This record gives sequence, structure tokens and C-alpha cells, in this order.
Amino acid sequence: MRAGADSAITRNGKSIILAYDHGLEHGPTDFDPVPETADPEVLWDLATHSAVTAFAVQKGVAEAYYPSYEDDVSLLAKLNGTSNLWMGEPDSAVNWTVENAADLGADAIGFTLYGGSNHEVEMQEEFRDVQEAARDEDLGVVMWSYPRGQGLKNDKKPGTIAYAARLALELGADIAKVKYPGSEESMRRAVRAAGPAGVVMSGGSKTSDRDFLETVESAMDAGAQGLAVGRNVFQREDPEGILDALEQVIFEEATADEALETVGI
Ligand SMILES: O=P(O)(O)OC[C@H]1O[C@](O)(COP(=O)(O)O)[C@@H](O)[C@@H]1O
Repeated sequence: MRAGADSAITRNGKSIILAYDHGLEHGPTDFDPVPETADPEVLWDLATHSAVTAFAVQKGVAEAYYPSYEDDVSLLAKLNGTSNLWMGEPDSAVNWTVENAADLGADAIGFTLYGGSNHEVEMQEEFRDVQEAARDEDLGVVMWSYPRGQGLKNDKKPGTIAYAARLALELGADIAKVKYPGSEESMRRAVRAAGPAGVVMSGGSKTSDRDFLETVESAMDAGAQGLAVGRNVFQREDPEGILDALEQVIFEEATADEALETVGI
């Protein structure tokens, strides 16, 4: 699966990945703004929205609900993850095997790599095993490429984000999920660095409708293939409204202004 090519987790070569692994990564505090979102079923229902091309969850949330949603949702199995209770150098436990995810019916796998961490070498080796198993099972591979660690002072520097995008290509991911580096030009640099791998922008903490949509518009103008987003959708009172607007910006090439006007949020 190369940038622009279609797959089980893209539409017309573009993607909106709805991420819901926050209960593990950040803890239930991320659900406080809209308490119903602690109920996974609320998010599974949201993942059936036509804008969403894949839903990224950990094993437990997939096992409990995916059988009821398999006709309506593409499953992106997030294989590794660590809680916020972990205080060590950035690392991520591999909690789910590719084979088990494939048996459940996953369409793609997701894997976090903390380039720059003292654990980078082991994480790259774990990714090698996962990437090769995913190829055997014909599953897409998305890397959450997050440079992080005691030696890295600024994990959103343009050169660092371009490097993150390149790591995903070099190690065999189909899609690099990277943080927005602050400008369209810097995002373009990351897209260039990723070569044939697609780049999706990571949503980040919640901002205003307009700021968020303008950032997404700029990432798309820079050549990104879409977005992977959690809090900027599920922490809103009207998550369907922002998904409607994202669908306009990502699939219909609308500007943020046009999307806001069409959707009326
Ligand atoms: O490690 P960080 O930067 O706190 O964020 C990790 C979270 O961000 C994501 O990558 C994307 O979610 P958000 O859009 O809410 O940032 C999640 O999959 C993950 O839980």
C-alpha cells in the first residue's frame, strides 16, 4: 500500500483514522470532557461515520466489540502501547500479536516507534517482526512515529518530524503517523521525506473547530494523505459535526472555511 493507493483503510487514497487507545496511553482522564466516551460502544458507533476509514484500538476493546461492528468498521489493530503510569524512558509494550489480530479480522496494524528513545533499538527489532508478519497476513502497516526520549528537547521540530516520517519508510511502514510540525512547509518536508509512504497528521490535544480544520487543511495542502485523530473528535459535544467537516476537507478538498459553512458547526 503506497501513498495515494487504495487499501482496506483508505478511500480514494486518503484516510481518516479514528484513534481510541487513549484509555491505555493517557488514562480515563481523556474521557472526562465528555464522560459517555468512556463507553467504547459510543466510539464504535462513531467509527461507523462515513468519514472514518479505520478505527484504531487496542486488543481488549477490539475483542469485546469488533464482532458486532465488523461489517461497518475497518479495524486498525494497535499492537503496542504503554500507560501513562510508566515513568521510564519512552517504550511501548507489544500487547497483541499480528496473527491474533488477523484472526480477529483486522485490516491493518498500528505500531508506535519512539525514535531517539534509549529503547529505540529494541523497538525497531520488534517492529521488524510485526512488519514482516503483517506482510504475511496482507495487513497494512501504520507507524505512530513519535521521536521522543531524554535526548530530544523538541519533538515537533521540522527536521525531527521529517526524520520520523522517513523512519517509517525505511522500516517498511505503509503510513507514517506524525505530529504536525507547525507549518505547511515543514509538513511538506515530512511528506517528501516519507517518499512512497503516506503521511497522516496526528490530531493532538483539542483545539477550536476552526484552528483544527485549518491545520488539517494545511497538512492536506502539504501532501498528507489524511489524519489520525482522537481527542479532537471525541472530546467535542458534536463529534459527528467535526467528522462531517473533516470529510469535506480531506475527501472533498474543501477549505476549512467552506467546511465550516457547509456543515454549520
Ligand atoms: O503520546 P501522546 O502524544 O500523548 O499521544 C498519544 C495518543 O495520540 C494518538 O496517537 C492520537 O490521538 P490524538 O488525536 O488524541 O492526539 C493516540 O493514538 C494516542 O493515544
